[in-house]
Amino acid sequence: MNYTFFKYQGTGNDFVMIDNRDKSFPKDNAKLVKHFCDRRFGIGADGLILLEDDEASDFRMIYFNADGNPGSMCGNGGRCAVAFANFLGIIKDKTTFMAVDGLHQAEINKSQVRLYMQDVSEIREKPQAVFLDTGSPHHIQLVEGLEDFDVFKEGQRLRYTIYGESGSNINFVEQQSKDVFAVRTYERGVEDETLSCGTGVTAVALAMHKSGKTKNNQVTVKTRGGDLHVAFVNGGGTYTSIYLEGPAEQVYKGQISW
Ligand SMILES: N[C@@H](CCC[C@H](N)C(=O)O)C(=O)O
Repeated sequence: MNYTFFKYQGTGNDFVMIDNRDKSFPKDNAKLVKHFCDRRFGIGADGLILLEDDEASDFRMIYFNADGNPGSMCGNGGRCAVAFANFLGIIKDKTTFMAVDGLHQAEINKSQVRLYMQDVSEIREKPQAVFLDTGSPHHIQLVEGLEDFDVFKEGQRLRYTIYGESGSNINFVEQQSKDVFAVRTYERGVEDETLSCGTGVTAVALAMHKSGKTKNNQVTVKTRGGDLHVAFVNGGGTYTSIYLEGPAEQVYKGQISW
């Protein structure tokens, strides 16, 4: 069987994107998803996204991690799915779409995509870290010397030791100014550092606000793949109107057989 795919990236977090409105993709074939994401034997990506029709919204995004398993919410993937829906002519400049954590609103202006995230009310502050769920689970830890930090080794250790079987994504953060933070993320399901993680960047912004590192409700987060912007409203202990904004671009189109 031949599959037509598109490759997208959002600040270097890259995805195989497939238009599955005809429902022809075998969603339960984890081996195939893993093969498509393989950087040596397949196409190569941090994850695979299917775009499908949805009864209640413009489209449905179905996300798989590079290991072939269904993932939790992917922020950069969501932004890329909006760019793909726009490319396919399904949406114009505004959309509401369905993802694994519920409905999301988004806006697209050229290659910039603003994605609204679910409200966050539970943020656990630990002695050395903060844990929260922005659609995906995130451990946030401040470090010194982020550039030289061993993200793979320490991320893998924390992912398996603290968070058990289900695990967590692990983010290491360094503050650069009052509202600018640099982050590097070890991603669960990719089991490696990625160049950017959208739900992680969102989690960093909320965690830094919650712990008093910034008083601003608009934060720039620098990843190895580029800058993302997060804004939110904070009232009564709940973060609402949270959005993640940055570039999402098509890289190329191809065909692969299986
Ligand atoms: N890269 C993603 C995060 C994807 C989810 C994650 N790997 C998981 O299932 O835990 C993002 O941009 O948010």
